[in-house]
Amino acid sequence: CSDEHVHLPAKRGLGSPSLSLGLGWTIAAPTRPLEWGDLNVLHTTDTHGWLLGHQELSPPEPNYSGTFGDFADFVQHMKETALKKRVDLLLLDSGDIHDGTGLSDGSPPGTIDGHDSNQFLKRLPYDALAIGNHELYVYNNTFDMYSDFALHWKGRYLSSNVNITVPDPSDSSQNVSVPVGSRFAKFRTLMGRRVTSLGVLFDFTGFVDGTNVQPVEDMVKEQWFAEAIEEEPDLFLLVGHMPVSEDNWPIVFDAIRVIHPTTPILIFGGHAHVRDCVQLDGRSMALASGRYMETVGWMSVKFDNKQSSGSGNLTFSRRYLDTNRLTYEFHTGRNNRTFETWYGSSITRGLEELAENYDLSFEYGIAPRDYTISRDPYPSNGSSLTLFIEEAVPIALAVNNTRIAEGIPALFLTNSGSQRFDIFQGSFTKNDELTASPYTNEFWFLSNVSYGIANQVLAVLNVEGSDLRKRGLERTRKRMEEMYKRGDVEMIYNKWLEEMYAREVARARELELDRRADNTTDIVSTMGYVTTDSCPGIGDDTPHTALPFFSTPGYISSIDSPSTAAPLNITSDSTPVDVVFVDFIAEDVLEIINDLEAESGSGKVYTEDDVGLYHNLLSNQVLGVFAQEAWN
Ligand SMILES: O=c1ccn([C@@H]2O[C@H](COP(=O)(O)O)[C@@H](O)[C@H]2O)c(=O)[nH]1
Repeated sequence: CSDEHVHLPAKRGLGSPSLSLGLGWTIAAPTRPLEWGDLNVLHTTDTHGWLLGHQELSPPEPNYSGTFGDFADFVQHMKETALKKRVDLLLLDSGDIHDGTGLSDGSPPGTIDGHDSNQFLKRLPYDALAIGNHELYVYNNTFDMYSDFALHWKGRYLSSNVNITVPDPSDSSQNVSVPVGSRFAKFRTLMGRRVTSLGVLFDFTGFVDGTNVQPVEDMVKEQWFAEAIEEEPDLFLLVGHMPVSEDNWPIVFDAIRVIHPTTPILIFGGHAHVRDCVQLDGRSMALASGRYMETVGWMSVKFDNKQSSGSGNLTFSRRYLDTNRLTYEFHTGRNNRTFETWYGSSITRGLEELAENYDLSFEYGIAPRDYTISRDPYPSNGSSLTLFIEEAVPIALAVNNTRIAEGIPALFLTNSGSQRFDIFQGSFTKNDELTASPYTNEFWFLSNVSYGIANQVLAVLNVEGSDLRKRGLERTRKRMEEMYKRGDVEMIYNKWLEEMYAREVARARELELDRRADNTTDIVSTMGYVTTDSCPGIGDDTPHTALPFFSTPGYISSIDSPSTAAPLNITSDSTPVDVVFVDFIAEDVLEIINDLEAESGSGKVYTEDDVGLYHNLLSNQVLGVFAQEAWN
């Protein structure tokens, strides 16, 4: 069993190591052993480059402070345990390994993002992996998955409904569309179980030219699909980048169930960044294992008759593990001295070297405080969304900007989903810049938009105001659907956080009443995720108190901001302004401005030709330039 030490998450090659333990911070250890079955699975998803662990001291970051090297050692030790128990232990990943930290996004210009960090995933014994939407935003990244990553996995990198167009090897003057990885895989586990595995991506429509995602509904009608599932295995293993609730897993599940009514089906999803579990029937379980290497998912199943041939309910268990050394040591029965091996530490060292090569600890300035996406209200001094759109964008885009120099007022707009992680007090490094804002979006603009029109765009985007709501509902519903298909799941993650916080507040009220009645003191636990899902029993491996949550709008603007660095100088609704937005939301902004112009009777119609490049800074460079200007 684990000893009671804590592991200080020093900024490993990513920033200042001068953090001390004297802040009353601690990690809580799990208290319940895992329930092993005949077949067991460790699951990662949406890792987004978080391979050196979460290294900040502000709660709940220490919960997730284990490195990918620590995880590798954990997997290794767990595999040994499985062998001793003569049971199977599989390791799976559900995709989105790009976009999220300096390790995945900080490679030098001209190189391929994620290529180097992917090499570390290759060092783990994954049994199957699936492609995510973040592998499909940049063609060169997808090509790298096809030509390098997929090859390593020898048929186990799954892209059942995702293709890439490449030169035809037999005739280079022609192109062919081929799966990025494999459509399916059939293999035997160490204990001899026959597995048929698929890797399905949700109906993503935001894929880059040269790649393609087939809707799930069409995929299950394909001849190859029918042939792949025809023969009955001992279990179906569906690994995919698709939420396990309210998405299309039932389509795949039902297509299999028609042919195989009782064969066990294990589903491992992702994309929504939440911890979630659903059972579609008594012989299946679907698990989603969070995001950013904060969670490792665990599922186990006991088969009837030691094989799959029965028809009653199977015994499943699931658990969401916090990714820290205490968790890993607890479940492997090791301690600080016996846990780490050469295997894991060489992976961690390699990642640290990569961070050094990319100069990820380069310091832009010193952040004066923590800024969070949802633990502070928006707008507020502690909101990273306020910081980004009201301070950082106006200040960074004012650098070498003739339009600002000429005094042309500008309104800045972005989607709040463009901000992916909190900013912490202290050294603000290149890695921090890329974790907070990893996307390489350009800033585009429309000039000479009258302020009266520009001023309404944000409200329409966010569907605020009863008038707008009435006339815009249908359009908004369509846009939300469209946004979901383009990958937007912030609302699911935020709803999850919101509900867990609401439960926490209700629980605290009850506790307070009990405490007053009994004169007892509360049990204080560390902050973290508190999951309620629809599977039996408690899912979280370590009990926590839920994090504070404040809801945020889907879109944010510098509009009417008292702290905006570029004062608006607006005298009336007819004052012409520049409307500046990230290219990711360009279509929506253009459509809304045209609708508003039409409603105002101005006769103005904007086309794509009216859209210009506002500045040569990309969205992932804004915070660095800002920090150099404001935090030095
Ligand atoms: O260029 C981009 C690409 C994506 N986004 C945001 O990311 C989500 C999708 O990320 P998941 O991890 O798959 O949820 C998308 O909806 C946007 O919010 C972006 O802002 N810019």
